[in-house]
Amino acid sequence: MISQPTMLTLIRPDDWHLHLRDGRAMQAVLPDTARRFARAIIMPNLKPPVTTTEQAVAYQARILSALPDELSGRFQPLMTLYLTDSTLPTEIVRAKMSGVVHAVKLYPAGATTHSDAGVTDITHCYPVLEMMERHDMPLLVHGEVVNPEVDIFDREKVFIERVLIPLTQRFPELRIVFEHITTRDAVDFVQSASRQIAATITAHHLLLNRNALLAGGLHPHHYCLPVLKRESHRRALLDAATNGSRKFFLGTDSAPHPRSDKESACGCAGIYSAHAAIEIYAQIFEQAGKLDRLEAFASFHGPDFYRLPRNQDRISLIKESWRIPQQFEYANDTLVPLGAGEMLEWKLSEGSLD
Ligand SMILES: NC(=O)N[C@@H](CC(=O)O)C(=O)O
Ligand SMILES: [Zn+2]
Ligand SMILES: [Zn+2]
Repeated sequence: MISQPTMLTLIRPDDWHLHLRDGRAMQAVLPDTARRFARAIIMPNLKPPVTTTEQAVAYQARILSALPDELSGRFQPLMTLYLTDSTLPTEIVRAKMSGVVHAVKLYPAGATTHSDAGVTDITHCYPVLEMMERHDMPLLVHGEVVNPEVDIFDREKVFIERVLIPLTQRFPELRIVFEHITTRDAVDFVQSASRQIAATITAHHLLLNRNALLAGGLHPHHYCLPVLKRESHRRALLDAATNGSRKFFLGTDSAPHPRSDKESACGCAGIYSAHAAIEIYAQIFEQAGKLDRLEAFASFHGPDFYRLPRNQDRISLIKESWRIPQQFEYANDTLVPLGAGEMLEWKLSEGSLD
């Protein structure tokens, strides 16, 4: 009989794609991430977006001052800039020199939550991309085209063909993270691309296929962008995350929205997973028989790509069933987390805080 592990200890992970929002909303969710992760790449899609180094420095200060005392000094927000049609190349130099900004984020205008200030035509950004390539500033992409004639389930695949391949050809030295990938096409593209190209994979895209969104009723809390895909794509993502390739790493895309905005005639996109992110990944890797691959995916591949040191301290998860709460308080509303009301087999050890 093979004994099941009852404790899992790994180098403290980082989250390479996170939405913290701002103000009271941020205060409500920040401890969930800071308890588990040492660092996170903070998405700049605030309203208004974080487009300058000065704004990123100020946002970082707000995040740090929102940390509760017991977590203060334990979490490092890695900031990003929101790319627009009018971003100036000189902003990249400022960003690089700040040491605070670690990447620039491309949102095609209209592709996702708070993307209306995004890029309408990537050719407008060529001078900025050239500067990023020269200064080794990574580009993070929300990889979906927005053309209304393209089916929403095909938007990632079409983005690869129309935007990403031409971009990698024009800027071969530019480091690019293809964020929250959802398709076999994206996995194949990243695998076969140069070592400058990597991807983040969310817990929800590893866990769920589109039935979770559409079968047996409409499930707004499973609605995110890029939208969940069919099972064969989920399997391709799972293979990519667990096969040891250095090109794939953890990025939760935890994206909180108040319940009233999710349960609405026009529900907004985003899934909240920070409350149990590493535990959910652990469960997924264990079910795939690949628990031994979790640490590299969660704690090594990300810093290696970003050229940052790996963390030194560790966290422990214990094998103990617990029920995910149905909801959390969230500013003046409530927040429904991924897996609300369901059991999880891995629990963060409180000792991890020592
Ligand atoms: N993933 C989502 O569905 N939503 C994100 C935006 C994004 O990452 O595309 C959000 O900010 O709510
Ligand atoms: Zn996105
Ligand atoms: Zn996101």
